[in-house]
Amino acid sequence: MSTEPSAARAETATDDRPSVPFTKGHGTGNDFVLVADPDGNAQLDAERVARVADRHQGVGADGVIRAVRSVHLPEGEAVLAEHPEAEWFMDYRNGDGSIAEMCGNGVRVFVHFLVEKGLVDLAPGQSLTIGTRAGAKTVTRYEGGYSIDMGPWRFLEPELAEDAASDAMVLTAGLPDPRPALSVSLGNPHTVVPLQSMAELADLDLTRAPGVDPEPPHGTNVEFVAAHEPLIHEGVGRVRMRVHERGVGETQSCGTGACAVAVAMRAWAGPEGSDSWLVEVPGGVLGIDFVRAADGEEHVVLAGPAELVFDGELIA
Ligand SMILES: N[C@@H](CCC[C@H](N)C(=O)O)C(=O)O
Repeated sequence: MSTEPSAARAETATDDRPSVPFTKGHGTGNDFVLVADPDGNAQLDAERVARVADRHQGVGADGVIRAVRSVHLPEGEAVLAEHPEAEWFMDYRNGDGSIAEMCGNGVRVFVHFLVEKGLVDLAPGQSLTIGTRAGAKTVTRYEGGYSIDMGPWRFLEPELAEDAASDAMVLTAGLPDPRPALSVSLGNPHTVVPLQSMAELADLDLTRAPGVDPEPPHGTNVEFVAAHEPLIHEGVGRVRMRVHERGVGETQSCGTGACAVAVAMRAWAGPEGSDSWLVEVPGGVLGIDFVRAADGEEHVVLAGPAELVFDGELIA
């Protein structure tokens, strides 16, 4: 019989994988663990990501971002074929370890990380193109933040959304009745639900994923939005949102979600809608603009801050 105390015999979470330096950062409270992996050697699989992102037994984060040269992964090679300048790729995973196509706050924090770690030179006013699973994105640095050309948006169900009304119902989240919603893709899926008041927004229960019917095939991020009065002030639309993110839960902010909210609110507002929006999230404010791009299509531009808060080393 073993004489070791049972606590000493208990399985620990450590393994023999090499330790990995990391940086913690956030964009309007949407927080990430960032790892520089220029040559594509880091072992950051779904299980390790979920462990690192755990807020009780890990570092804690909404997502984990690996900064890898595009040549080292097939999705990066696909981006390089059309954008040879996209040297760096944002390999993004949600806190549960699942892969997401895109993360708007993540892109800003990722580029800030590349700049601060000396991996790229980017002065205010200059732009950098990076690779993501939703294609190449061009990011411009300004004093106090970064703006991202997110490219064109689209309705997830164009036929259903033709009259810009709704294409789904959202249930639960503490709401007394099912609410109509509109689903929008920014590379990743979003379902936007308009609410009647700021009080209704504040009272939501987002401790569990809201039910969406019909559920988009790969799941969805759900944004609840309430309008300021008046909605448009000096040409700018002003709303407040809360979000339940796919693969995470409620977060303090979601950049692609804020873009989806601007798309839906402008559609619902009709001719009175604006091409400029300020979206308040629990962790700050994001700016969204619709612009006609050189390719002749309408693009969404997301702007906001990015901060790095500490460095550490993953030992498990
Ligand atoms: N917070 C991000 C979005 C992250 C991905 C999302 N959870 C998904 O699964 O699509 C943002 O700022 O856009």
